[in-house]
Amino acid sequence: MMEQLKGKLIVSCQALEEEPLHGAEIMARMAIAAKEGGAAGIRANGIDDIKSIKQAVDLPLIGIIKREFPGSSVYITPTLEEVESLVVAGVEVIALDATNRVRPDGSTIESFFPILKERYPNQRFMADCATIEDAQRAEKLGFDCVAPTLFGYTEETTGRKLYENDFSFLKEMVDAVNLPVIAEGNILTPDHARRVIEAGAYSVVVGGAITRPQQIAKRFVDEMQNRILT
Ligand SMILES: CC(=O)N[C@H](C=O)[C@@H](O)[C@H](O)[C@H](O)COP(=O)(O)O
Repeated sequence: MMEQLKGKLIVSCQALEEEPLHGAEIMARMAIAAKEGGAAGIRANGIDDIKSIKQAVDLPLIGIIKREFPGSSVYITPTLEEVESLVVAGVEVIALDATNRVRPDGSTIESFFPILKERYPNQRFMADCATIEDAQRAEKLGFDCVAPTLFGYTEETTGRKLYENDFSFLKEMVDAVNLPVIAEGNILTPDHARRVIEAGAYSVVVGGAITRPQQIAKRFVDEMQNRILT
């Protein structure tokens, strides 16, 4: 399955409840559009969206469940309950927060992940990381692939963007582990996608730049505003 994704585009089809395109049917259509465009895989959030996307396309799925709990900033597949639902839904890869932050149940990835490996030895897991140490820890723990998904989204990395300094953080990650590194987060253009593959990424996940039109519109508006100001 991982072979199928090598060098390829994975499109993240996600819209949270407060977003204009929220809805399982809409996400399924996004997935069909992504497939028509040549995507080799889909990343999706939540059981409703995942079920609907699975009916619409036959591409491998990276599944997550975003869920917020008071007292923890871990929200991408934070507890066993979300992992169990994703296993039942039958996604090819389950992605989860693999930072060293304390999870809602008080565990850390070091105590949490071995439980998953024992319960679901045949399930593939992707580590959503914010630092190089996260990726190295994930490799030791037995994840199947790592990604800089949370780079820029933790207290420690806030304000950082994957594309800064010619993707230097991603390159560092590629050098630091022997696992496939999936480039994810702020890949905004086809040129970015090509460059991260050239930098050694195994495959590329693109979300908002394809499936969140409000972000795309805003980039146009901001650029036009800059032009007026300068
Ligand atoms: C940080 C976080 O919660 N990331 C989420 C993870 O699934 C999604 O909201 C992103 O859309 C996804 O990672 C793809 O990234 P981008 O949309 O930038 O291409």
